Amino acid sequence: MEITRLGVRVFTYTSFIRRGFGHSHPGPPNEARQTLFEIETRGGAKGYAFGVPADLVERTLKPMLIGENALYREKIWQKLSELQRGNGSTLSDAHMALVDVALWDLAGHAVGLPVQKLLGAFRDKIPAYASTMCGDADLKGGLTCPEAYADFAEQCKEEGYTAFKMHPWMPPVPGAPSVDRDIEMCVAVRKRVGDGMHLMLDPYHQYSRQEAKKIGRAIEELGFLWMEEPMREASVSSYTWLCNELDLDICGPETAPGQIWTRAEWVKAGACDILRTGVLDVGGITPMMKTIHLAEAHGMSIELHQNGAATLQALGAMQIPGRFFERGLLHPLIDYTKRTPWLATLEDPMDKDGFVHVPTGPGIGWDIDWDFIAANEVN
Ligand SMILES: O=C(NO)[C@@H](O)[C@H](O)[C@@H](O)C(=O)[O-]
Ligand SMILES: [Mg+2]
Repeated sequence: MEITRLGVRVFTYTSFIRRGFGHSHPGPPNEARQTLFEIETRGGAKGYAFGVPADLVERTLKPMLIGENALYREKIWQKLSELQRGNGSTLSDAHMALVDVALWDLAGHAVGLPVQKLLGAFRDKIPAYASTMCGDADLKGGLTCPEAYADFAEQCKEEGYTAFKMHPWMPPVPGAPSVDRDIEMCVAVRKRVGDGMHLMLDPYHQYSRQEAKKIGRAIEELGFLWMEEPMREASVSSYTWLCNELDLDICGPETAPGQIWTRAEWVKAGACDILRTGVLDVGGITPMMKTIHLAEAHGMSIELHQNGAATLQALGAMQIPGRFFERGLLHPLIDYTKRTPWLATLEDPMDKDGFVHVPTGPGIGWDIDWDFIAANEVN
């Protein structure tokens, strides 16, 4: 299974999302670009991933990967991990992750099995939670006030979601951040959906210890399941302090650099009650499984960051400690089902009971729309 070719195809699509200050927001239709990364072996086996920058393939990945055995994912992950030292700005955790995802996809296609089965399957469906986009300033029909969040939570409950996670208002929205407004939103949502829906909060990420504690105490009383990233995740001692101050579970780290090693330090420091990991955050499925097993060995829950078929494959290969699939990001004005036009079928359809099913196709399980890619390919 010697890797003989790496390819990347760049194509355009219409996006209805804009990125600002690290968060996704509804935006006017705009032309966006996506890439399809391909790894091919001498025997013709192929694996894919979306989002690898074209120049990275030429500059870094070809010298690294050509000639390697595509089945040696652990060796390749170790090699890329070593290469990151001194190249972090050009070989990000996400870039590493996409190489690993393509290698898992290739392995699955080679044997005609979904990655879940290669990892060792446990379950075929996972409860989803609705993960909202951040709040809006004055967007008509948007998440502009606590009642708007309550309306959206009610809508999601009617769609079958059993859990709802809020990203409230973040700068530069006027008046954000606001501890009191965040709490007002949580009160309004709990009042609207009642006690039958799990609620979680993922607020402004630079609150002080006291601000985070004030919010934590308030949502403890509202029976929230966890709070995520209320302070800078570089301050591990602040998270240890917060975990000791609250009964509410603190879930993290999400964005802190350092992949599996940072997560081991957070567990050791008692800086989280629920560990957090993610395919793009820790460099791929290969290292993500290491964090899942770390949590399991400590009797801890772990929640996987972000949506996507690769995340679903890993969730299908674990019982505890991962409870939910983060379906989103959602917004009242965004049709979530239209966000990946390069896939012929949605990668994470949810059933009426709020479960998302692990894709059963080979590899990651994408149903790639080759005609769409060909019709929108650019040089
Ligand atoms: O916090 C998160 N998920 O829990 C992130 O997904 C953020 O929402 C961020 O990426 C975003 O808003 O796009
Ligand atoms: Mg988060």
